[in-house]
Amino acid sequence: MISLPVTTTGGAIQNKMSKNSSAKILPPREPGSFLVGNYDFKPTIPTYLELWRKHGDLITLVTFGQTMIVVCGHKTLTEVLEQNGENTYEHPFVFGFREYFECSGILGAFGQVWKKQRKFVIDTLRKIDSGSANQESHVADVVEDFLKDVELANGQPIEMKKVINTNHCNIIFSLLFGEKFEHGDETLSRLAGLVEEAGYAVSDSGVLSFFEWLKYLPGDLFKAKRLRYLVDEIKKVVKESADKHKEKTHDADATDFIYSFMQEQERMTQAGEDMEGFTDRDMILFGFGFLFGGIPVTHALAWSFLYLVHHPDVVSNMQKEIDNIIGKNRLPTMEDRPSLPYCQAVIYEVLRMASVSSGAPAHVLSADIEVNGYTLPKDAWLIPGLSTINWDPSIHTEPEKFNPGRFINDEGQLFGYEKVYTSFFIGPRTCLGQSLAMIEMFLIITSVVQKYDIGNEPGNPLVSLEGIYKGVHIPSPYNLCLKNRL
Ligand code: HEM
Repeated sequence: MISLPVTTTGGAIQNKMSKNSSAKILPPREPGSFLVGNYDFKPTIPTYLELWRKHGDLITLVTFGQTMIVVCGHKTLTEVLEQNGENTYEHPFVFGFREYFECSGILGAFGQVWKKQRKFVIDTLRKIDSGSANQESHVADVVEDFLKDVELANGQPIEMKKVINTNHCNIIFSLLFGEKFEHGDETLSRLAGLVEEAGYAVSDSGVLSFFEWLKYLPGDLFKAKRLRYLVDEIKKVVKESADKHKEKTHDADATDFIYSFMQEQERMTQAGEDMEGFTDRDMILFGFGFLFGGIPVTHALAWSFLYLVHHPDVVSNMQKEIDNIIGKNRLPTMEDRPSLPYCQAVIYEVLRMASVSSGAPAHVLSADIEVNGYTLPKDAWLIPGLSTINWDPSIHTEPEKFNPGRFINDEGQLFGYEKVYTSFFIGPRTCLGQSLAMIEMFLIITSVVQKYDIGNEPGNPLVSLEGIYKGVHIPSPYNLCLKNRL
């Protein structure tokens, strides 16, 4: 989930109702203004909760003629996105996906191209995880760089988002190309900055998905030109690396994504298959889609450290658990994960509270579907209210309280966390980076907490936990002082 070109703020595509539309009952309608309908709808956690309380699981919004159905609650979201997945997996075919994602790179792909690319990613991830250079090993290499960054700051204020973004970008790069950038590489920090800014610019340019002509206005109020520049620069870095990668002699057992992509191209050519979705152009868009798709985990990590500095008691519980199970002489690994239930509970609690994917992109209905006695009509957009699951008081008592203990039972075991995974979406379009995100969060957070006490920057008040919405839900920037405790 991601801040994609379809934000949930409005639309210009006509809702084509089929012939017997008079018989259809739409879900309750949230009143909007005469001219723009519900254009002022913002996909924030409080907005979803308010609409949900007022109208129930399904709510109709209409903006500039486009019907949009907000879907809330675990049961109804599952019914719409999973049980009816074949009719609800597509994104609307709007400007941003065509212009910047060029209808490829999984995230921005449609129809058969998406199906083929998604299958390729799933198969490749399986291949990567069955070898020694598995996802964990890519993350673990970069965790060392992360710790180096913290060490270099020597207890002085450190800009957390920058460290997180740069190292995350290196993990993605490493999975794509089989090797990471050296610590401190300038291309890497530039690339991380471009990706971060592109994420924000996509959110700012959401309105272009409905009124494409706005891009011709003088100036750059809707960030179309800036986004064009950022996207082109990111693709340039990916292309340069892919070109170098093609020249390289690969080990027989190499499993990185770009090499696997090249192997798939070769297989398709030999089999005389249609190369749609697997051309050299798609290879670049694929790298771009991965860099872009991974953005939510940078925000989830930024939320994690912000929650930790707000809750020193939680940090000290985590340190006790880590000291007991791992000690101080080696870094945590994924094998330690089952023995660290409290640390895991903290990660689930951050994912739940922060609900990063609160503004997950709209989907579009490819056929009428019947849900809860209503008809959700073909061509209507679906606005997935994923955060309503995380904030549902019938699932999580006192959802507004940060309480990792809610996921630990009387025997000290982890429980009741499963529904938090819906933050990674539900149904056929579920996040392809879910396992990577969980590895990244676990290894980075536990390695930092094992070694450092987490303090606020002296002289500054703690940054609020309210956050801001830029397509995804993100914390405001903040600095921390991390003091070595070993
Ligand atoms: C906390 C971290 C993350 C969250 C909450 C998250 C959430 C999501 C959500 C909600 C979607 C569905 C978007 C849609 O409807 O189109 C999605 C898709 C996707 N995510 Fe993630 N994501 C996370 C991390 C990552 C990471 C680390 C990657 C690594 C590359 C990644 C790659 C992708 C890709 C490629 C898709 C597109 C899947 C498709 O279109 O079939 N995500 N993610």
